[in-house]
Amino acid sequence: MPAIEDAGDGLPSTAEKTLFGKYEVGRLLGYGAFAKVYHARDVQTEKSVAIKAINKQTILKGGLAANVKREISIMRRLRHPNIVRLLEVLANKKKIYFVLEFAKGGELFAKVAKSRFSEHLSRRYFQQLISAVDPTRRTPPHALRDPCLRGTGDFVEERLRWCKGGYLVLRHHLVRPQRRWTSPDLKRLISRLLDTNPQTRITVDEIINDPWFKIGYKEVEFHCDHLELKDDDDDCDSATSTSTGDTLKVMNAFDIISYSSGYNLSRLLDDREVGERFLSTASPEEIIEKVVEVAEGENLTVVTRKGWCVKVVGGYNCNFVMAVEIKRLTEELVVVEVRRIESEVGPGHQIWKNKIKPGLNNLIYKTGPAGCR
Ligand SMILES: Nc1ncnc2c1ncn2[C@@H]1O[C@H](COP(=O)(O)OP(=O)(O)OP(=O)(O)O)[C@@H](O)[C@H]1O
Repeated sequence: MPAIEDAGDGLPSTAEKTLFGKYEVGRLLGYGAFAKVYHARDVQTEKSVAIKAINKQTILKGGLAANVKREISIMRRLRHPNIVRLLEVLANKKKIYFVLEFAKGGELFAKVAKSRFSEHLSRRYFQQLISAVDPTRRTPPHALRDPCLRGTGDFVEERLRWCKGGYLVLRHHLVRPQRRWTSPDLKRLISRLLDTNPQTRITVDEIINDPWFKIGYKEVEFHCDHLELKDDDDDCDSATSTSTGDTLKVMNAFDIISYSSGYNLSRLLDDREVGERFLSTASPEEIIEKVVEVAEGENLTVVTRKGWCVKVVGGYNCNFVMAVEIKRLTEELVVVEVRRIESEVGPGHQIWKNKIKPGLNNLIYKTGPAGCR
C-alpha cells in the first residue's frame, strides 16, 4: 500500500502503521468541505472502508458540532442499500474519524463526464438517488433542522439558488442538446425538475409516481433503528427510555463495540470530559433514584431528569457537571454511563470520587473506563 501524506491528519504516514490498530490507511479518495477521505483496509476482515478524517478544531470553530452529531445520529441508524453505512466513529485528541462503507463505484460525476448515459441507465441511477433521499425525507422534521438534511425539495432549491447563475447554462448545455434523443416523458420530467419556482417544482412524491421514473422501480425497504431522533443538545435527550420501560434504550452492537453513547458525542469534542461505565443488575429506576438521593444529599442540583438519565450540577462555582445515563444490555444487566466535566483542582473534583461513587457502591459490581479511545 502506498505511503500517504500526513498533512496533520493524525493519520499514520506509512502503510505499515494502522489507525487504532484496526485500519491500514491508504490513498486519499477525496476532499469534503471539512474532511479528507482515505481508502483503508480493515485489518481483521480485510474489507475496504473509507475513513473520513475531520479536525475537531475546525468543527468547534465553525460551530458545527451539532451538525456532526446529527449526521452521525442519522447515518448510524439508516440501513439502506443506496446509503453508505457508518460503521464506526473513532477519535483521538485532534480528530474524529468516520469509518464508512467503501463505495467502490466512484463518483457519479466522473461517470457522467466520461460518457453519455442511456435513458435506461439514467433511470436506474436516478431511481437509486431518489430511493436514498426518500427515507431521509421521512425522518421527523425536528431531526431535519440541518439544511444539509432537509427534504429534497428544499435541498434542490438550495442548490439551485446557490448556482443561480449557472442554472441557464445548465439548461442550455444539458437539456437542449439532448432533445433529439430524449423521450417525451423524460423531457417533461426534466423540465419539472428544473422548474425555478419551488411552488410548482416537482416533489419527491410526484417523482416517484412519474410515468418515466416508475418503470421498473421497486421501493426499497429501509430500516432505521430509531426514527424518534431526539434533539441532542441536552445530555438527557439521548435517553429514550420511559419510566414505564416500554421503549427501552437497548445498546446495540455498534454502541458496545465503538463505545459510542447514542448520539451524544460531546466527549469526542470536549477533552475536559471524563467518564466511567459500570455494569449493574439493579433496576434503572433504582439506580437513578439513588443518584438523585446522593446528589441532593450533597447539595447538588438535579437540572434534568428524563427516563433513565439524570443530569446534576454543583460544587464551587458550579464547576461539577455530571450526567448519568442507563442503557439496557441484557434482560438482567444494565450499563450505567457516568460522564462528568470537573475541574482538576478544587472541591468539584472530589464530589464524584468521594461522595457519589461510594453512595452507589452496592448497586454496581464491575467498572470500566468510558470516554473516547
Ligand atoms: N464511503 C466512501 N467511499 C468512497 N469514496 C468516498 C466515500 N466517502 C467519501 N468519498 C470520497 O471523498 C470525497 C469527499 O467526501 P465527503 O463526504 O467528505 O465530501 P462531500 O460529501 O463532497 O462534502 P461534505 O463535506 O459537505 O460532506 C467524495 O467526493 C468521494 O470522492
